[in-house]
Amino acid sequence: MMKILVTGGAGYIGSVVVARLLEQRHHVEVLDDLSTGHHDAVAGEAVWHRRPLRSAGEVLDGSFDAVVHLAARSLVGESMQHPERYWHGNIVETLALLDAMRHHSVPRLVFSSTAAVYGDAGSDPITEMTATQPTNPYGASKLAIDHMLTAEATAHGLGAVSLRYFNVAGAYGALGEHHDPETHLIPNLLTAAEHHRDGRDYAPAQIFGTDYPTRDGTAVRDYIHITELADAHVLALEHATPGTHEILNLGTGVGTSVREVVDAVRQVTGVPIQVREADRRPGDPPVLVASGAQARRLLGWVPEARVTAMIQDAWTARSQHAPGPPVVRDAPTPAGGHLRPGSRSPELPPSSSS
Ligand SMILES: NC(=O)c1ccc[n+]([C@@H]2O[C@H](COP(=O)([O-])OP(=O)(O)OC[C@H]3O[C@@H](n4cnc5c(N)ncnc54)[C@H](O)[C@@H]3O)[C@@H](O)[C@H]2O)c1
Ligand SMILES: O=c1ccn([C@@H]2O[C@H](COP(=O)(O)OP(=O)(O)O[C@H]3O[C@H](CO)[C@H](O)[C@H](O)[C@H]3O)[C@@H](O)[C@H]2O)c(=O)[nH]1
Repeated sequence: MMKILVTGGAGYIGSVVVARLLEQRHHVEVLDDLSTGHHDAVAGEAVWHRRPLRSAGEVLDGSFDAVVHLAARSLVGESMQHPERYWHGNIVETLALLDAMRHHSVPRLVFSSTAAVYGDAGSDPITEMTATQPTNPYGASKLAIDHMLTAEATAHGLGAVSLRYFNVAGAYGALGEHHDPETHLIPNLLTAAEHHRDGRDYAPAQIFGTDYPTRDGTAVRDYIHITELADAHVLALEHATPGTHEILNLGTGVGTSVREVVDAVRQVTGVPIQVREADRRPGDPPVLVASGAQARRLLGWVPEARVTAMIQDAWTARSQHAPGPPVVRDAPTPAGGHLRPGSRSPELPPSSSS
């Protein structure tokens, strides 16, 4: 049993990582400022800290065995328009986390890196040796953190694993993807399907770019199921070794184009959603498909789910309820006081928001 702090544990991926770690009987604490996450997505057994990442030093102490660090800004488009948000929100805040971990001698870190560090890498499967040439500030900020972790491991003995996820999709039970605004392809298509099914007016879903050098002109991504992705974190925690920084791509090796995703959503939902062809979205590479050989070799991690299963699970999750509220600790009240464990923060979003 490990004592683990999960930053960003109220987010889409973090909430599933928390659920899987709790199932493995680990002690889990969540640090999240709820900037994009949902309080109700955090399982009730987790200890809750509503805080910004830069205050991690007030949560960590010498009793923690590890940190799983998912908290970040992560929108390619936003990063093109407001790069400074990514230098501050990702790089500066992570530096504060690393300072706190070093101060309290927390020995292990598993970090959410991204395929976006590779940029336009061509059509071959991307290995960890592929050149990193991010095409947007989001990817650049994550690459900077990967470099920080390498130095931290070498200089100070941290055991770090960077997991470079490709495109995460699907749901774990009722834990699905809910962002506002939502920019990701699959949830946008499912929202269009819901509106079409319910006979509501809706703006057609958009296909960003139909002139890419791909088999049907639309961008190709490697979609991985969120449950399998979460399980890779559990394995990575066990693998983290003091003084080393491992970097692992997490993908299936199967590329799916935007048009193929649209077809799969129509097939799974049975709804003939309308789509509109639009210009490319700035910062988007044409193709991102992983080689998963290194993750298979080091972690024994072999993803099996295909994109239709991810869409089916995400579609099913939309009709289910989120779990109940967790224990609340040190959530500031509007008056600047603190709530007792077990009480509910007045700042929390309504339960329907997750
Ligand atoms: N979704 C994907 O396909 C994908 C792919 C590759 C990498 N990633 C990475 O995985 C991680 C999680 O992504 P997600 O899709 O779950 O995003 P998300 O926005 O749903 O979750 C991020 C969580 O972090 C919290 N957060 C953000 N900044 C914070 C800060 N400064 N202090 C405290 N909390 C903060 C948010 O409130 C949210 O709960 C991110 O680091 C992202 O870059 C995601
Ligand atoms: O409504 C939409 C939304 C997206 N797309 C397209 O669909 C593809 C996938 O886009 P997403 O927004 O779903 O995902 P991204 O590839 O932009 O990014 C995701 O995966 C990356 C890694 O590949 C990053 O890590 C990032 O955090 C995560 O958001 C892109 O070509 C995008 O242009 C559309 O055509 N229409």
